[in-house]
This record gives sequence, structure tokens and C-alpha cells, in this order.
Amino acid sequence: MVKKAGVLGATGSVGQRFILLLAEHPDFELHVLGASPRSAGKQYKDAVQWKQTDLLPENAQKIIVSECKAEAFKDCDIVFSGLDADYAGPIEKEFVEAGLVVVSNAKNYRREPGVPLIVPIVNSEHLSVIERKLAVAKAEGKSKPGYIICISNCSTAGLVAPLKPLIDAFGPIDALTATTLQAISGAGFSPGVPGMDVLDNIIPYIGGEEEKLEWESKKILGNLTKDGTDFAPLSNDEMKVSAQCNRVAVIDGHTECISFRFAKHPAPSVAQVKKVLSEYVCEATKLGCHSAPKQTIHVLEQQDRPQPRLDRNRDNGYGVSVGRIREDAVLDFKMVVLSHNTIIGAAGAGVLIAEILKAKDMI
Ligand SMILES: NC(=O)C1=CN([C@@H]2O[C@H](COP(=O)(O)OP(=O)(O)OC[C@H]3O[C@@H](n4cnc5c(N)ncnc54)[C@H](OP(=O)(O)O)[C@@H]3O)[C@@H](O)[C@H]2O)C=CC1
Ligand SMILES: N[C@@H](CC(=O)OP(=O)(O)O)C(=O)O
Repeated sequence: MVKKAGVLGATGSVGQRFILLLAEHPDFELHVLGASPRSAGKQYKDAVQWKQTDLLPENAQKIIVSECKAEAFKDCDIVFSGLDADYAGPIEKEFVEAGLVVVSNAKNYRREPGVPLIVPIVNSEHLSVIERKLAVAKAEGKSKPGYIICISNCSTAGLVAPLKPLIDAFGPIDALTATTLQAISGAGFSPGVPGMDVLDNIIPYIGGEEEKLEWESKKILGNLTKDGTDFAPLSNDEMKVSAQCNRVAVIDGHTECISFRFAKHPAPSVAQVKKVLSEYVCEATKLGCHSAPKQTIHVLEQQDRPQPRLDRNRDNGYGVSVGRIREDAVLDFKMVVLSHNTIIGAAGAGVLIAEILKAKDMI
């Protein structure tokens, strides 16, 4: 059965991606769109400043934008949030308390106990915390409770994608450095990055970003607590992470130059690393989810790849590209990772999570 979807923050950079990804989706239909009071009451086509290279889908154009109040979304089976983090906190809380399922791109609840922080091609098994909650409510004869699932920071998504299969195959990584080259779509549209700042330039600072990479990677690559009700992020002793983040004049696609060391030695060979990455199949693909990448990680052999313009749309933006895999003189390995920041780093991750929830009968 097709599920009714709501989108909060539908007019923004992430919200517009949700519209594109959901407009012709076989499992979901656009039901309610929400944005700020400035946009509410207008037809979506008049409220939005459409900035995508694909045309605004016809079935979204005439939807009247709602205020972000749970009452307006009460018939939705799932609500995707691309809200500005300054406003997401109380709005998403109200939705969950009203019994709604929220999949959010905003940072507000990522560190909250019991809230899964998901990169769907990496740690979908962390959704078991919610499955458990739903099973307990059912066993107690209660109605399905609302819940929130957080999508990670967009550069964190690219960072952890190749690390997960490597940790599964070769054991823990105890030291990791990442230098990012992040696209301007990551900064959103209101106000966004001015052309005068970014053209012919690189900005070596993105507020709060380095801390997010350093913390979120530890929750995503960490474990569940023994009772399965919460998360046990890796400690700094288990995995030290150091990130440096830069904004570059690319529209979509975050590039990251990463180096890392395995805790156990001798380390694997470059050929073993490439084999594990190429053979990795994420759970969403195994479940047959509509948007799941055919190839989760693309290992590129050309010496000048990945490149954002050429590689960001692999597997429709749901796949991650990794190139220049080689030994590192300081840590064990270095490589370049590219991921589409508004697809697998944001809206696409939300859609893929929803497909997994549907496949597991959680919505
Ligand atoms: N861009 C990216 O690559 C990524 C973004 N994120 C996160 O996703 C979220 C959205 O980011 P992004 O799309 O870039 O941001 P934008 O600034 O482009 O969009 C923000 C959205 O929030 C809405 N909004 C603003 N104020 C209010 C309000 N008072 N009440 C209700 N809605 C409001 C806006 O509506 P209106 O048009 O009416 O003002 C707009 O729809 C953020 O939390 C961001 O940190 C996460 C990962 C990646
Ligand atoms: N900060 C990211 C996008 C983003 O909004 O991330 P977060 O959801 O973690 O705040 C970027 O600028 O590319």
C-alpha cells in the first residue's frame, strides 16, 4: 500500500530534494507540505524558489503549503523534515508527541538517548531500537507510538560509508583524519553562501561541522547498549577522529580526503581493502528497497577520480564513490570519498530509511 508522506521545510535545499525523490515514488505519495509562516497558504509553486536542475514535479505544484503543525499532518504515515535547525526542535517534538513518525535532517535530536542516528547504507541495524519500542507497545496493547529517526550530517555520511565494511572485515579503526571539500548546497538557501564569498575561493570554516563529523561518526560506527534500548558511541580512546572542513565552489557533492589506521596489525593490503569495499552490499539493497544503490560503494581506479560533477550521481546519488586508495606514510591508508550531500547525505537518506521502515513493517 502507498504511504502518505509529509515534508517539513519543503521549500528549502533539502526539502526540494524530498519533493523530487517522492513525487514519483512507488511507495509514497506527497500528502502535506510544510514550511515557514511566510510560505504557508500559498501554492507550493509560488512559495518555493525552485533551484533544482530537474523541473518542479507537476503533482507538487498546486499543493497548498501548510504551517508546520501536527494537526495538518495527522493523516501522514511518515513525515520527512528538512527544517531549519533553529525551528526544528519544538516542531519535531510536537509531531512525535502527536504519534507521528518523523525522519529528520536537522541536528537537534541526533545526540538524544534512544534516537537512532542513521546513514541507511551503513547502520540500518540501529533501527532495531525503534523496532523494540514498537514491539513493547504492541505487547502492552498500546497504540503505535510516534518516534523520530535522525539522518546524520551530510559529510559524516560520506565519511562512515567506506569505514563500516572495513571495520566489519578488519576490526576497529583507532585513528582517522578527514579534510572535507563541501558543496554550497550543503549550506541551504536561506541565506545560503553568497557567490562573492565562494567563487574563485575556498572558505576554510563551516560552523559546527568538524565537531559533528568527530562525534556523529562515533555514534554511527558504535554499538547498541546490552539491553538494546540505546546507543553506545565509540569512545575517543577507541577511535580518535580529527576533521577539517572547507566550503568550495561546487553545487552538489561533498568530497573528503581521509586517512585512517586499523587497531590490529599487520594491516590488510590495498587489494584487500578494495575487494571489501567493492563487495559491500547494504541492508537496503538486500531488502530490495526501491532507491537502494545497486553498488553501495564504487571503487574508482582512475587516478583523478572521484570528481563531484562526474561521480555524484552514481546510483542516482545513493551510492558513494571512493578513489585513490593507497597506503599512507603516517596512518595505514588514505583515500578520497565523494557522496551526494543532498541525496545520500540528506533527503535521499530519509527516503531510503523510510523504504527500510516500510519493508520492516515499522510504518
Ligand atoms: N543542505 C544539506 O546538504 C543538508 C542539510 N541538513 C539539514 O537539513 C535542514 C534543512 O537544511 P536546508 O534545506 O539546507 O535549509 P534551507 O535554509 O534551504 O531550508 C530551510 C527550510 O526551513 C523552513 N523554515 C524556516 N523557518 C521556519 C519556521 N519558522 N517554521 C517552519 N519552517 C521554517 C524554510 O521555509 P521557508 O522557505 O518558508 O522559509 C525552508 O523550507 C537543516 O536542519 C540542515 O542543517 C542536513 C544535511 C545536509
Ligand atoms: N553543514 C552541512 C549541512 C548541514 O546542514 O549539516 P547538519 O544537518 O549537520 O547541520 C554543510 O554545510 O554542508
